[in-house]
Amino acid sequence: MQVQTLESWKALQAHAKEVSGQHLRDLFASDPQRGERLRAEGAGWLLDYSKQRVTDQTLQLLLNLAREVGVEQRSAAMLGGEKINVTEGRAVLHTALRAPRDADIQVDGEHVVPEVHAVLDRMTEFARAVRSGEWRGFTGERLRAVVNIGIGGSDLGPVMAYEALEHYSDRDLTLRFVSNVDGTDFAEKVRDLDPATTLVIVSSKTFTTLETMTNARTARAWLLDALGDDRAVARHFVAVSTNADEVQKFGIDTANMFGFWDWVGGRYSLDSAIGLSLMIAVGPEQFREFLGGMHEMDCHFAEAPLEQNLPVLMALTGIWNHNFLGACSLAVLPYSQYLRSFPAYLQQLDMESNGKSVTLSGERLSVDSGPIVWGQAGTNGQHAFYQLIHQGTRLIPCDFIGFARSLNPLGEHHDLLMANVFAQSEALAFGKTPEQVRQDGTPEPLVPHKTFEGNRPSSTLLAQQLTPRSLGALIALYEHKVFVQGAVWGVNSFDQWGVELGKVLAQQIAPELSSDGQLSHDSSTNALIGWYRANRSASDASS
Ligand SMILES: O=P(O)(O)OC[C@H]1O[C@H](O)[C@H](O)[C@@H](O)[C@@H]1O
Repeated sequence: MQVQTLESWKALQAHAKEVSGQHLRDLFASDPQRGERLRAEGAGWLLDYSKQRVTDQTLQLLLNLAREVGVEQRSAAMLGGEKINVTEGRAVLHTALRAPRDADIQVDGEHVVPEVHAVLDRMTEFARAVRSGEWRGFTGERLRAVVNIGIGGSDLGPVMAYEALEHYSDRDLTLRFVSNVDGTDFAEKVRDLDPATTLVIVSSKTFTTLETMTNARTARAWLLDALGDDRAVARHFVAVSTNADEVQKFGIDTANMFGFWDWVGGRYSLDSAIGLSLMIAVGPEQFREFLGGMHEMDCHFAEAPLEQNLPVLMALTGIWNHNFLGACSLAVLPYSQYLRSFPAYLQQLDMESNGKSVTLSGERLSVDSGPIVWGQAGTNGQHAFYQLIHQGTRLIPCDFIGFARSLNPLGEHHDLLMANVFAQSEALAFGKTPEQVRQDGTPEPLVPHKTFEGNRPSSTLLAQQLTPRSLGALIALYEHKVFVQGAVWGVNSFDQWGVELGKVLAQQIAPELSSDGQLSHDSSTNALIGWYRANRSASDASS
């Protein structure tokens, strides 16, 4: 079933034509309460969507669409453990990872919550032992550094959340995240670390990912080189994975493995044992607060009426922007230095989930699906790419994220930071008319250059402070937003076949680089490999 055949979709298309000339200036002028009306709250977050280009009728039609595609039934199916990841025959239950101990969630008749809490309890015990110094390295020294080796979902979440919650972390511990197969990543991240005081967490759902296994082998060699005894591995290496066989083959005792399950997607796994590095950094209590924030947002998503439901409102205003106003990207702009990696984390969450062009039943999708997600922490982005958002030819919807209170209150800094959040969304929405520009005494030839069209949509998300709880709720908010959009487009948001082909080809090409055998690729690929073969061993690195 294609979404564009639905009555509610057709009604939105007709409506989009009717309102195409309307400007946010007029919407605000005709409704003085708009800024107070078009907002919703949930799990400690306030969403202001009044600067989206929607009228009450637009919202009504979007809600009709959500109802017609059965968003509520689809979310009940997900939360209830149905195998909604149909192409892999899996349930999608990241919400079970933050469910309270007494929650009853089953997959194939198995209660999953007790298993979740059993792993959380083991993680807690281990994190406490590392933090207290009870767990020591092979030479008896206390561990001072934790290196998480992983990539994609086994890296982006832990890095982002560690940076976000650095304020709450144990400053005596050094955390490093190695992901890239480029040897530079490992070399630079460990150059000032002592193997005798370093814990390595190998994080990989499959435990077969090329980058992670390559880095893990290099890390083991680095450790053994220094400590000279295979028994050191047991004190310095732990694994986080769903694949016990591969963990054992690698040489990590499964007693030092923290498991999770196939119903946790990689990009939804930060709240599983993949969050072990975060738990060690901030401590088990704060980690549970983080899970508590996620759960609070899950409850809001499951229970709040659609018209007050944050993930639903964000998803639907996004659908309006992408499918009816022609926007193809979304800028996510956290005004918090601690959240500097949040846009990168969201790129995987959103683009790997909804970067799809076939429907659940395998038909070619006939409307646009997931947007290009990008962004940077404010205010820095203002001095780099905001020009294009304000005056470029493309429509770029923005999500602004800010907090009432800073964790580092220093003079005026926080007021200045937040003034910029409010100023940017105001400027984007209302712009500056040629008349206003002339009133400033601008010479006529410069008037078009200094005119801001405005009418550029944005949402603003505000919370009291960046805490483990508010971060958890923010992540769950975006997870559910992505889910709702996927449900509207009718795609499977939980597989990622598109990542496979390049991986398979790389495995074929790797041995060809160091041989001189016949190549059978296309002429471009053959020539590129030929160039590399000719140059890879050149003795003068600068030539
Ligand atoms: O955790 P791993 O099994 O090592 O997978 C790491 C990453 O691999 C691939 O890139 C997948 O597309 C990602 O979804 C996944 O997060």
